[in-house]
Formats: sequence, C-alpha cells, structure tokens
Amino acid sequence: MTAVTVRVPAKVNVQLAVGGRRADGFHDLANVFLAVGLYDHVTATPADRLTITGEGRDIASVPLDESNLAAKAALALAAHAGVAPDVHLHIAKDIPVAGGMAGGSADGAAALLACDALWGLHTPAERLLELAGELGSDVPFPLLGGAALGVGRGELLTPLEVGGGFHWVFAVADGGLSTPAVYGECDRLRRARGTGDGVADVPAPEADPALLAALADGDAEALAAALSNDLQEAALSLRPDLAHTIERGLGAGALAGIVSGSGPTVAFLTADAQGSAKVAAELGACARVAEAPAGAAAVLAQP
Ligand SMILES: C[C@](O)(CO)[C@H](O)COP(=O)(O)OP(=O)(O)OC[C@H]1O[C@@H](n2ccc(N)nc2=O)[C@H](O)[C@@H]1O
Ligand SMILES: Nc1ncnc2c1ncn2[C@@H]1O[C@H](COP(=O)(O)OP(=O)(O)OP(=O)(O)O)[C@@H](O)[C@H]1O
Repeated sequence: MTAVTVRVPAKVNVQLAVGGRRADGFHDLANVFLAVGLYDHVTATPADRLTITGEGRDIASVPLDESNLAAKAALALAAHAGVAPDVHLHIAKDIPVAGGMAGGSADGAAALLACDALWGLHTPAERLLELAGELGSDVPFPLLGGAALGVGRGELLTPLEVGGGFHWVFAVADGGLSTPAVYGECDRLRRARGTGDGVADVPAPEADPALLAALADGDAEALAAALSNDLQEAALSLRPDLAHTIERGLGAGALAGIVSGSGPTVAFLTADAQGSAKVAAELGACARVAEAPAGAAAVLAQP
C-alpha cells in the first residue's frame, strides 16, 4: 500500500460530570461524547523515518514533531507490533486547535488506524482502543464515533443509541484553553466553595438518564434541556468573555449553549438547519455549522 488516508470527527461533550481528583491527578468522569461532522484527515505514507507535516487554518499552533499525538500514536503502535515506525504523517486540520473538541486526540486515533492499515497489522479493535486510552483520555472515542459514555478518566467507553440527527453551531474562540488548567480551576473553585477536591467529598459522577433518553429519542429540545458540563464554570472563570458568546447564540434562537469540553469553543444546539443558519449569522466568522452524530474514524477509499 502506498498511502492511507483516515477521516476523523471532532466531539462535543453533551454531558461532562466531573468527580473528585484521583491520586493520579486525573478526575473520574461520566463523559457523554457525541461525534460531530467537523473532520481532520491524516494520511500515512511509507518513509525512511517518522516525519510529520500539516496544513489547515490553525496548523501554526500544532507541534509538527514527536510531541504531536499522531506521531505518538504511530510510535506506540509500532512498539506494540514490533515494527519500525517508518512513516510520514500528513495532517489536514479542520478541527479547531485547543478548542475542547479533541482535535489532537482525533489525529492520534486517525494515525493509529492509518498506520495499522499501511503496515498491514490488522490489530484487533479492542487492542487499538487500549492503545488509544494510553495516549489520552479522549483518544478512544473517535474510533467508535456516534455517541458513547466514557467512564474512568473518560477512556472506558460504552456505545450509546442515537435516534436522530442533531444540528449544532460551534463558536470558535480566539486562543485556546489548556485542559489541565481548566481541570485545575474546577478544583480551585470547589475548594473555595468548601466542597473540596478530594474523592470523598465530590459525588461520584453519573450519566443523566434524561440525557441518554433524549439522545436515544433524537429529541433536540429534550437534549437541550439536559446538556451539562461541570467544567463550564471553570472555563468561564478563565475566559469570562465566553458568557457573552453564549448570550449571543441564545439570543439568535439556539435551543441551548454550552462550553464544549474544556473550552473555549461554545457549542449551540439548534432545532434545525434554518436555526443553525440564524445562529451562525449572528456569530459571524467564528461560527462552524455541523451535524451529529458523525461516524467513526475510517480509512477512505483510495482514488
Ligand atoms: C475535557 C475533555 O476533553 C472531555 O472529553 C477530556 O476530559 C480531556 O481529555 P484529554 O485532552 O485526552 O486529556 P489527557 O491527555 O488524558 O489529560 C490531560 C490532562 O487533563 C486532566 N484530566 C484529563 C482527563 C480527566 N479525566 N481528568 C483530568 O484531570 C489532567 O490534568 C491531565 O493531565
Ligand atoms: N495533532 C494535534 N493537533 C492539535 N493539537 C495537538 C496535536 N498534537 C498535539 N497537540 C497539542 O495539544 C494541544 C491541545 O490541542 P487539542 O486541539 O487536542 O485541544 P482540545 O481540543 O482542547 O483537546 P481536548 O478536547 O481533548 O481537551 C495543542 O495546543 C497542541 O499543542
């Protein structure tokens, strides 16, 4: 095989319930992922050593070296399979960078699939999911797509039923937010409130049955009423301007607006394509319209 291209979707968290900080520094989650139709493409071609290039509007803020999650994924798969990581990876980036939509994680998942196909490894899906979980908490989900509940630190997935399509508009903010900084701010706010950040004094996170039912029914109004993100307060504390963005989208008729994951992207759920067009017109150039659920990361047929 001479080249393998994988298309991989972004995610929005329709519920992000954050438990106490664990001894390893991570937080236990009930994390309901929904794949959305904004995509990166990762192409793997044979090379005499691991190299990486990229293109796309935010590519200047993506490290094109071995700290890139796609490169880490290629190295991890090669080590697992006992093959040389001799591959060139090219990332065509359309998912906002450091926006809480798991763009880097998507590229890691895509590189696992692309290298597996290029090297003819036929690694079992379960093993790819384990390797993905070792690379990062958000990396396994793009391998499933659709919707899934993530527990543990978010990497242990159970697929969820989705009974219809949902319309979204994403307000991409200038600059990113660091995921560890947002979790740290969540802990700080909890301590300041006297609820502590220990395992003992924060309730165990649980998926909301009303939210799961809304997804299964494909009911946008019910989903809008059930959206929740325990990191939202922390993201707004670090980026107070996001509250204004949420107000603008709601003013333009969105059913709901919520910070996507660790932010700073704000996700608006709308009733239909017309509703999305109105919200996008209000938000202007920062708006990205997308539908959900998107499918899993997949190898594209060669032209
Ligand atoms: C905010 C989310 O995007 C929601 O899906 C994820 O929880 C973040 O997942 P991710 O970017 O893949 O994060 P990782 O690379 O696994 O971890 C980065 C850092 O985020 C924090 N982190 C992440 C996941 C988790 N369950 N608890 C945490 O506290 C930790 O400080 C960790 O060192
Ligand atoms: N392939 C990649 N694409 C984008 N960023 C990457 C990649 N590899 C490493 N990074 C680094 O990871 C940081 C976070 O980028 P990413 O786009 O994954 O954030 P995010 O969407 O907020 O992640 P998450 O939602 O998983 O917390 C970037 O600032 C960048 O330095």
